[in-house]
Amino acid sequence: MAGPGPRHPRPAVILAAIDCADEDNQQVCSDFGITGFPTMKFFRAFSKKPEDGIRITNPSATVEDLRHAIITNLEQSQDAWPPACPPLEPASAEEVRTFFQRNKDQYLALIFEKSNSFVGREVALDMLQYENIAVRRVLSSEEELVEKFGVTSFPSGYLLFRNGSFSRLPVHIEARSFYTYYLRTLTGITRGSYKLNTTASSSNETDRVSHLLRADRSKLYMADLESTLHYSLRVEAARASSLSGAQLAAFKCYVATLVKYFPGRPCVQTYLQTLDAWLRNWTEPELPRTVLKEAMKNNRDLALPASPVTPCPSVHQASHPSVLPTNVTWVGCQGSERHFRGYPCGLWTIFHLLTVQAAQNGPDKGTGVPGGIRGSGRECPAELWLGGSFHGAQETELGCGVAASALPLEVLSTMRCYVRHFFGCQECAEHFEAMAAKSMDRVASREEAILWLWSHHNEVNARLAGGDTEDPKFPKLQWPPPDLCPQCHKEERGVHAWEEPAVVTFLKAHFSPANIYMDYAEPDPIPVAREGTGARMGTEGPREERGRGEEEEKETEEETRVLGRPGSPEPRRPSIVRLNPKLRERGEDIVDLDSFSEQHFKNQALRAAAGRRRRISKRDTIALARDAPAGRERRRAPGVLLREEEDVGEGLRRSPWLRVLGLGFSRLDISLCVALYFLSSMCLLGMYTFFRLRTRARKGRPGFPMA
Ligand SMILES: Cc1cc2nc3c(=O)[nH]c(=O)nc-3n(C[C@H](O)[C@H](O)[C@H](O)COP(=O)(O)OP(=O)(O)OC[C@H]3O[C@@H](n4cnc5c(N)ncnc54)[C@H](O)[C@@H]3O)c2cc1C
Repeated sequence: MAGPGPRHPRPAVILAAIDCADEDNQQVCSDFGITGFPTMKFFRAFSKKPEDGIRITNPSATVEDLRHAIITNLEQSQDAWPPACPPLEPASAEEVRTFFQRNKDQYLALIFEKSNSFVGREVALDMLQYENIAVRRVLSSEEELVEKFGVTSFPSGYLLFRNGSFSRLPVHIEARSFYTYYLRTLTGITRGSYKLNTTASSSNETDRVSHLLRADRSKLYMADLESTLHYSLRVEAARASSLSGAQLAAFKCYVATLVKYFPGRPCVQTYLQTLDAWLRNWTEPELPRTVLKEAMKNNRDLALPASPVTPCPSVHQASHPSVLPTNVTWVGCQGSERHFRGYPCGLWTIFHLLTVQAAQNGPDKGTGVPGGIRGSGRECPAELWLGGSFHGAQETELGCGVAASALPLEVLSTMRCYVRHFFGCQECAEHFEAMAAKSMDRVASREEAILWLWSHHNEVNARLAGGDTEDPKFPKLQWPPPDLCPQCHKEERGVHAWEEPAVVTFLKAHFSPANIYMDYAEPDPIPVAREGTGARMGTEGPREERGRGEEEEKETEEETRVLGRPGSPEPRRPSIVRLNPKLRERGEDIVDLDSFSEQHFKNQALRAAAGRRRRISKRDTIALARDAPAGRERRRAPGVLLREEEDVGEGLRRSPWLRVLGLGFSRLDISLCVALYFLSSMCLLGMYTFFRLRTRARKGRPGFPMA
């Protein structure tokens, strides 16, 4: 048995929990090599480096397994025995006999047990911080002691006193918690004070979300989608110190699929395209995290950059900055507490959206890609497969490398690879992989892919309903519920059944760009005039195929959405508002016309400098806003302004000859010209008639015959 030594009221093992899903902890989680959770690492006393950590358990371990794994590792410390840790090895008869001579403790508790039992060691650790008592385990094979104390059952506990007497621990059940409870209540047993040195603690920070954003569950929110993309690309996928092999291929595949089917705002599309092009250019077998993170930074310049690391020559010419917002705001995916919903909800939503977009716009539909953004035309997983980046048959078996003919699986395979290689919740990834392995390869069309994901998501909902991870404010349902889609439900012989064609129709409408709302989304980094709004971006498919009329109708719809619909949670505020601070506080949607036109006069001045000559009137100012750089303010102004502006704009647009003739004459100007012209003509005609009549009268007067 170890010598007496000073008593240390500090615990033998200190537990620290780090939330690796929290972006703020990304660096520390990466330093410790955490790629999924839960992960438990054990650091022996005197460990110096993150790499010294020993991974001690698997995700399915119970709390008891964890305790046992910790104790086993503690015992293996050998030379580096932690100073605060009590001896955990079994006591011998000699050690027990001399204990009170060598120690000042009032009590010695002996737990008699079999060699595979952890009870003695657990009680010893439980009592470590209590003064005046020591606990030792004695094995059933220690015959002398077993005989001396008359032990007949294992485990059983005995208490020895300084005067040499002893008694059996009077507990109801021979178990750890009963022993510990009894020993802690003995007279003279006090708990030593120990305070862990901590820096600012967030432990009393409430987990409750301070205010719930208003969201409509029949809508999708761009804030959720962009938050998910930011988190998945920059946090989750960038957790490993480097990407290589199948993991790198899965990442490339994910980005390539997003480029093809994610109906993002122009700046996000540019971001994804830039990243995709950069990744295609990356031919090294390994991609270090630091390099990737650098490449994934936003670039707000309009001129498209190559990555700071490697030039990216084949990037499409873009007129938008390359920006994926970095803030995380959950709207439709917001939970009632911080640990509910959020990212996993966003990830499901993204992949549902991608399966629907692939079915609507995929290459086998011959319609190109959404949002007018054209992808490489190559199928992602197949391309990676053919490019030899995948690890051959192994990845094919796992479903990540699908053959070129397997287009229906394009998005599902991408999702399977993403979840398998990156999704932080390891248990979720295992469940999803099991579902995919069972039936994913039977999906025969892109429409079936939509249904496969929908039905398997419902399978997950059913499994999780009523469990710990369910947000009580957002119970898990078989989705879509009847109030969202009545026609999706039917009864067959008294049993509920899905009306699948109606489900497909519903999913196509729900996961469509037209159903994406901009509420709470970060404003566009650089306001862009006509095409700079997000919600509608992806609706078109090949944009040029649409009629102008349809486009105009859509534009009005989109403007309404960007402005905020009536009853929409938070309409965008106009950026030029009255200076009255009260109104500003309340965020009223009132535009100060003076500042508004002042803003546009500035634009006009710029325009004049650019050589366009135009007479400026207040009405013209409003009309100019259509293509002025301040177009964003225009879009945010309330409907009445927009209508006036649009009417005037329409007038000019529909009468090109007016523009040719007038170069800025207003309708009033033109009308006055016509009226003056008409009046002067009438005047001339009157004068002409007058003189003509007078001449005739003179000629026709009868002469008097001369006699
Ligand atoms: C691939 C994957 C596997 C997961 N596995 C597990 C697991 O094994 N254990 C675990 O505890 N958690 C798992 N999760 C997390 C879990 O499924 C939920 O995402 C999380 O609990 C948040 O739930 P939620 O209420 O926000 O709704 P979610 O289930 O995340 O759904 C998000 C949104 O999608 C819509 N939706 C719901 N059902 C469907 C459907 N069938 N089809 C289309 N749209 C639908 C709804 O609008 C809903 O708000 C997994 C997540 C993912 C992405």
